[in-house]
Amino acid sequence: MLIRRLSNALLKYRFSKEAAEPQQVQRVKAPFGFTQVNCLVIHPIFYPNKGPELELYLAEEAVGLSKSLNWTLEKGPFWKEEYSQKIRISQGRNPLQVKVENNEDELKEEGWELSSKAHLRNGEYIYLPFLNGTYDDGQMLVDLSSESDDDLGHEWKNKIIRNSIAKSSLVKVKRIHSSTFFTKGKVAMLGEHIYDKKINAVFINHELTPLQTRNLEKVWTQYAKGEIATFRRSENPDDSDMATDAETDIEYEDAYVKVFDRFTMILQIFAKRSTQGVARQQIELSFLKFAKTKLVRSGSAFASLSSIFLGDLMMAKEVYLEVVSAKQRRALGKMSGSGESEIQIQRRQIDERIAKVRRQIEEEGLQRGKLKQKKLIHTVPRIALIGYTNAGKSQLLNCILQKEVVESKDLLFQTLSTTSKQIRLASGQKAIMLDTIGFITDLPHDLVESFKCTLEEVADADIVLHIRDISHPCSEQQKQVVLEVLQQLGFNEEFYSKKMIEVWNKIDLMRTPIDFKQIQQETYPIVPISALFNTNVKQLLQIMEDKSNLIMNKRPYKLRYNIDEHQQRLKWLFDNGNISGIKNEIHITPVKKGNPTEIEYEVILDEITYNRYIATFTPELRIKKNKGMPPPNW
Ligand SMILES: Nc1nc2c(ncn2[C@@H]2O[C@H](COP(=O)(O)OP(=O)(O)OP(=O)(O)O)[C@@H](O)[C@H]2O)c(=O)[nH]1
Ligand SMILES: [Mg+2]
Repeated sequence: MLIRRLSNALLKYRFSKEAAEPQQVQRVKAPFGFTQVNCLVIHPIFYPNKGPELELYLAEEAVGLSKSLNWTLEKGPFWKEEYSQKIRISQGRNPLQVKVENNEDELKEEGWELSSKAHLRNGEYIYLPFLNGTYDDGQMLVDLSSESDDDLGHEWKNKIIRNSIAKSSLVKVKRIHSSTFFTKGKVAMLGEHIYDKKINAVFINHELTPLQTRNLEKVWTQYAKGEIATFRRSENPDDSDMATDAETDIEYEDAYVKVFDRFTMILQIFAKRSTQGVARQQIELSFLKFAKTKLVRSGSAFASLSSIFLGDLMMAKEVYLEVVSAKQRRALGKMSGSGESEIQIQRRQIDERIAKVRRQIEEEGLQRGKLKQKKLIHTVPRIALIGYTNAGKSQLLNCILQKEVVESKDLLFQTLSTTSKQIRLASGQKAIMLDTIGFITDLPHDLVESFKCTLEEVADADIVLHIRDISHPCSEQQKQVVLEVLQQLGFNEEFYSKKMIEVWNKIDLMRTPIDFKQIQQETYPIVPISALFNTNVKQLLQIMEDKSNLIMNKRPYKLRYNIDEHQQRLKWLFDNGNISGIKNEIHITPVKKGNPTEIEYEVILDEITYNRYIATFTPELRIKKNKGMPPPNW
């Protein structure tokens, strides 16, 4: 059963790429004449740097950002043969084995390959979904001479590949060149690599000025088209197999290299992945503002702006359609203002759109304000999950709910808008849990705004769970990033010490034991868990409950009533969601024979719920309390 599910999941993964592409968006011819983005990641290292280990992890994170757009990753300029060797060996040692009971022909139709020496056991075949190689007595035999690491980009889960791509992408930068970021020699070296590997997107993990971006795009596009003949190529014009490629599968005239910096990359992820609500509008706003600066500063505005939205590079829904729709508008006869130049039309369109989005955001802000007023008086605790991207927030929510309600994936920025779900704490008390967008190092300033509104809900939460991937080597740095962003958003120390519970997630991956001394030192609770294996999650629910009871002023009440009303009252208490613990059930023996048995319960309630409970079941008690006076609105 498990195997079958696994194989189905793998099948799904394999074919999900085609299915995931939105159909309705008009496609523009993409660079190199195909829609696939072949991305080169470059992580520049400056002097003094942050230390080799941290720099490498930042590079891995950069690789992760490209991966979260489902781009194909290309080896960096400093790729070494030993990396390829390691990858092949690692694949050989850990072959991806899937045993399936499905119909063989069906599987073949779906593109699965039956290995030539498939191991036969109880009529089951072993299929090799991604790897080249054969099985012999259950052992994977890998042909070490073959180039099996071509498709690196899709093997994101393999840590060795991830790490190798990151290592090959580290580029030392002694000083930043004002117009091209890199020095002439580096630009040429990378240009050569771009030509060799047919790269059409370069992500430089740093902020670039619009001028630097434009110049790099220009010069690397020339390299990609083969217009700049490099030393090596002009020396050996015949022995390069690139020449055949040029004639066959690549239209070099169409070659276009797009350069992304950290800002545009994160913006691109946000634009592509966030689909709803204010978060999407905020992102659209950042996007439009950015598009406008491009437009103003660039002389050849239309070309450079449209290049941002090229085909798959920018499936940014309305943003995409609105901005590139100048020609469509003309076609529809909606062109106005004679004498308006292309750039003026673009600018006006962007301005109009900015005004519209701003209005929508304001309106929603007002709505939220009203809702907030309502939320101020609430009896169900609100718990927000925050933390660095990929820390396991969504996984924890799924684990508590015991089903997959939010997607949890090994991708950066998987969750982009706040989701709230109802959960039950340790005693059965209801609570609302909010899953939020992940944090990241050097979040571009403009995007902090988008964050602000998505995280507004955090400010209203009674408890904030800071989920940390404690197994991550840069866990401490990630924590600092979270704290800094919180500070930028206006959350102070008091907020931290009053509402915070720190959750050390992924303890199953820890190589060193947990430092319990550190746990005891802090002023807020620290709870080590594994959301994947459901370790210690129950205890976490208890700690959340204790803290929320304290914050929400809940206290124990003794309720005594006839046993025949038991079901009705208990149901009410559960339905109203605010009961936190029923203790000490005592059956009181009848005083006289024939009397109904009474029952006494200890429940922990907030005052509002207690008053409602009294009003529902014993209204006479309330009248007594008011001493027979009519209510104020009589
Ligand atoms: N080994 C291990 N993996 C975990 C654990 N918790 C989460 N993961 C994995 O970590 C990856 C990221 O988990 P998510 O829940 O998507 O992380 P997130 O914090 O919601 O990430 P964003 O939505 O991108 O901010 C997934 O592949 C999870 O399966 C854990 O306790 N142990
Ligand atoms: Mg998530």
